[in-house]
Amino acid sequence: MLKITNLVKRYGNGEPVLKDLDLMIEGESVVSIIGSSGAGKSTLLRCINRLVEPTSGSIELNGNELTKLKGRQLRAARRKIGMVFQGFNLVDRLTVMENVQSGRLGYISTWAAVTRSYPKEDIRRAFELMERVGIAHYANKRADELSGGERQRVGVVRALMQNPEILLADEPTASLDPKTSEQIMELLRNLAAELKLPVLINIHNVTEAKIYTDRIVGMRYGRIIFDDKPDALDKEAMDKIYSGNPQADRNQNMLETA
Ligand SMILES: Nc1ncnc2c1ncn2[C@@H]1O[C@H](COP(=O)(O)OP(=O)(O)OP(=O)(O)O)[C@@H](O)[C@H]1O
Repeated sequence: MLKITNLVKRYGNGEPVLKDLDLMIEGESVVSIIGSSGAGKSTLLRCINRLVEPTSGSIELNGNELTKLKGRQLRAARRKIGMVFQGFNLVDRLTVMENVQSGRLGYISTWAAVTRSYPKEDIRRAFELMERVGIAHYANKRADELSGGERQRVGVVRALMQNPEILLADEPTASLDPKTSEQIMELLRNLAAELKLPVLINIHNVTEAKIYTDRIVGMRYGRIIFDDKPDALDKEAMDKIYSGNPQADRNQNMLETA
């Protein structure tokens, strides 16, 4: 279970971009976060895996308080958080298998990683997952020889190789064509059910959020103002989430208070 309480994030001396935010995700649900550009969606995701340092508040993953961790404990906790990126974040000149195995970094010795002598169990698991997402036949291909959809499948398998307790996806389909994008969303939904994994997806495509996720969280100005089943996301809720432009409004506020 992911339990976020009173989360605040302020970059420098600016106004907080996350304001006392509470969010709880239980079980294997697939949750999407929607909202205008600048609402704080990426910042929220990045606070969870501590790519961004929260200013205050608490983030607990299965009882483990993440915000207090440092050094080795932080690295161990991060391994339990899989992340899928918009731009895939693969190493182009490495093979699919090498990219996938980089999900095991931190679990295996540096020597095994450098010499690419991966443990048998890791190779077995990699093939199992690559088969599952349809890229096993590309195991020895360079990552840059793959299409966008195939590259994102590599990104998903790499994240799953970490044996994560939660999967975060930061606009995982934004670089993909509509059909491929739907395939990746369907894959994430099915994997969540199969692996009993909660998945939190930051997404701009509201139609996909409605079709492929169990719950939609709508953010505006660093606050959650909608949190319900996709069916409840009607025009009124959409207008509330997307009215105005957070960055433009912030600039206007600054002008007015100057
Ligand atoms: N590293 C940073 N330093 C300073 N301000 C930042 C930084 N990262 C994000 N911000 C600001 O924080 C606010 C929220 O940004 P964030 O990227 O979390 O929003 P978002 O909802 O994910 O937007 P988008 O949909 O465009 O990705 C924005 O005003 C942004 O300019």
